[in-house]
Amino acid sequence: MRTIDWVDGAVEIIDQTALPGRLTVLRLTTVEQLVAAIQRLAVRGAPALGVAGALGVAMAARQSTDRAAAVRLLETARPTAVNLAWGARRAAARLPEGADAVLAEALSVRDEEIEASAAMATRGADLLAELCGARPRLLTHCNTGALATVVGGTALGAVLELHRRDTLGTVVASETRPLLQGARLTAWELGRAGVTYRVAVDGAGPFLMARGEVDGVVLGADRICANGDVINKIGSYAHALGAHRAGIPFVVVAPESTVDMATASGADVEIEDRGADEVLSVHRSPAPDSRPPIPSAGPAGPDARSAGPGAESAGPDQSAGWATVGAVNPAFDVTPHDLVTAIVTERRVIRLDRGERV
Ligand SMILES: CSC[C@@H](O)[C@@H](O)C(=O)COP(=O)(O)O
Repeated sequence: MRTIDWVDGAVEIIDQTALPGRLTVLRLTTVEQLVAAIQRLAVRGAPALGVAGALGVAMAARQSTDRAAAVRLLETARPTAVNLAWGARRAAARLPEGADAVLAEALSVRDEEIEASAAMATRGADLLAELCGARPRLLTHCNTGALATVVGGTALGAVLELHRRDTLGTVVASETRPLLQGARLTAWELGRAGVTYRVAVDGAGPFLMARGEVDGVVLGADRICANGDVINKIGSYAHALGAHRAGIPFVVVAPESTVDMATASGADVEIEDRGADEVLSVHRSPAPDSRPPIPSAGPAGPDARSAGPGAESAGPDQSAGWATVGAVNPAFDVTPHDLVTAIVTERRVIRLDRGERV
């Protein structure tokens, strides 16, 4: 099953807000529907966003709509993962040739993404085996599996390849507050693959490393800058600091489409801020099939207020005063290049620890 695909003239996605409770496919027939799905993270993860951007332009090319406006909407739906604008622009470059050419380009983006995932799994697994020893105990953050790509995955693809080789130790899936991509999505993927894993709160990662329970950190990227700085899900930087202190490898697996040579360093990247609500609540997972996905940002399931006035008894009718509670919610952070051991793409391994350049 593909996370995102072109099916009979529309874009179909697995609705990631409904997981792990329900596996639901959404059929999106307009650019506006696709943009809304991107913004509420029904489809997410940098490579999948690249495919979404390209397929969205293919959809616009076939409809009587303002195509330039549609491309702009798609490019800017989320600001941080470079793949989204990259995919939209790549398909948009074929607009003068007509809708069939645009669709062909978008399908190439999808197919190249599938091939890239397979190549990254092999290269990534080889490198992890070399750097982290036999049967490595790995920590990963956010979700970088099939759900973040089309099939396969980036960092999690490499972890799953080690599992297929029967050379994987164990996996710690870092929870990934506030939207729980690790606890909800990575755990779901690892469980389906039969991998032994443990979920840990984000703050536990560096301590588990210090305690000698992790042989290496492997995660993905939303953008890799020209100087090697890595932009990824908030919490990645803390894991990089922990890995550095513990003296274990910090490996980034991402496709070439995530490498952004036009951006000099992490300081130049717009970091998406997703607002206070996601931070000021704690998500409770729904029972399987218990309720339909909610249309707002973030995972489906009842949220409980966790801070501020009335939190101890909060419910929908207890919300007075919440407007005064502050929160800051950067969705991504910057791991400086000197904390990165290596970057693995479908074409190369860049050993930043040995002074190699992106
Ligand atoms: C292979 S996906 C790499 C990154 O896109 C992933 O780690 C991540 O940060 C995703 O963030 P998200 O906000 O869920 O789209």
